[in-house]
Amino acid sequence: MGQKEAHMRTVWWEDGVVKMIDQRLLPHQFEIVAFDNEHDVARAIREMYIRGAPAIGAAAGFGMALAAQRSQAATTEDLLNDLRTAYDVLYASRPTAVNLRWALDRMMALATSLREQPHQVVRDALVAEAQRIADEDIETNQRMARYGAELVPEGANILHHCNTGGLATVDWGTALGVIRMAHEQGKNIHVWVDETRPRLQGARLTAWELMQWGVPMTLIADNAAGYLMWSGQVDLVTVGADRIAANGDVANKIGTYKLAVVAKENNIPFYVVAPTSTIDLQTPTGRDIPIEERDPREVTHVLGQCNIAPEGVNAYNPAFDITPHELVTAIITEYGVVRPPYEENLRRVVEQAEADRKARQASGSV
Ligand SMILES: CSC[C@@H](O)[C@@H](O)C(=O)COP(=O)(O)O
Repeated sequence: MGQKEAHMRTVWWEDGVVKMIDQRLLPHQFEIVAFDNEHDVARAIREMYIRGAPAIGAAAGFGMALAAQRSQAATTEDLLNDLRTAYDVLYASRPTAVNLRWALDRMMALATSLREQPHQVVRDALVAEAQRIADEDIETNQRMARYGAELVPEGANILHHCNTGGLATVDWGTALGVIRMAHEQGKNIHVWVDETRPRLQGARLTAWELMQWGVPMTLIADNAAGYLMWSGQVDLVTVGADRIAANGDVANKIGTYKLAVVAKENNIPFYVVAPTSTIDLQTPTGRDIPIEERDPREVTHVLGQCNIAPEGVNAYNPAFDITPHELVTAIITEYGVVRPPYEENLRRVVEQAEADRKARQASGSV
């Protein structure tokens, strides 16, 4: 079985195609797939070859770059029309992770700002922008990790849900990135890894990554988490996010809400680690976040293979839930640790991120 080399990315651009690790096959098979058009990238996101909010965003950026590269348009106006179509195709791939829309908007805004330029200039600029989104993701994760690691006490037992590692991002990770940083800083930590039914991102991906990084860990059934918190075996909970509403409500992998309730009941800090690209100021509360509903077969069949339920059973499979902001101790971003009142403090970090990006653009470093 292959390994994700130390500096290998989850998704990248190579010789005019997008390459990614096929996460459906991990941990038993390690395969790289390549796509040369935006339709296949949209399918890869929908079918979860690639998953995790920041990784989905980066893949969508590359999907737009592919669309720009493939377009037969002879004018910039026609190219913009092709890009609008590609935007819609990619946008429809998965509904909850807002990093998808964030990356698509960023690509489209750049293309529109260059509408007076020759079409070849726009094509090249989009490839460069997609690459920048990917590069920045790693830097962002490492900044979050440094802030987050300060909140991890020596000897901590950390409960983690889903996969938020290098595989859920371009590299390094969000919540798991904090854990990795704390471990690399020499802290003696241990991670309880939720298996994360039904797609088993914890058992398949998080366990695989932590073992490669040498972080002490123990895999548990999701249902064991409450008992571990009640019996004093958890010092903090860290999770990622797929979308954070303007009021601080958090959409994350199904099961996150239950963890937050039990953490509160047991006075355990509950930290969400997410970049500012996951904060959606256009969505007022968690009730306004679209929750993806996936194939019930993911519940009735383990990894699409072994049927564990009676034939014909009715099943329901929401992929995410909402954790109300009152249950969140803090949100760790690349601009520091955000605490309540979230409405005001989240706006501040998003505005700061936007101002920094514009300053980089103006100074020509973008
Ligand atoms: C950086 S990861 C944050 C979230 O994207 C992660 O916890 C998660 O819910 C991923 O869901 P997935 O359905 O695997 O894409």
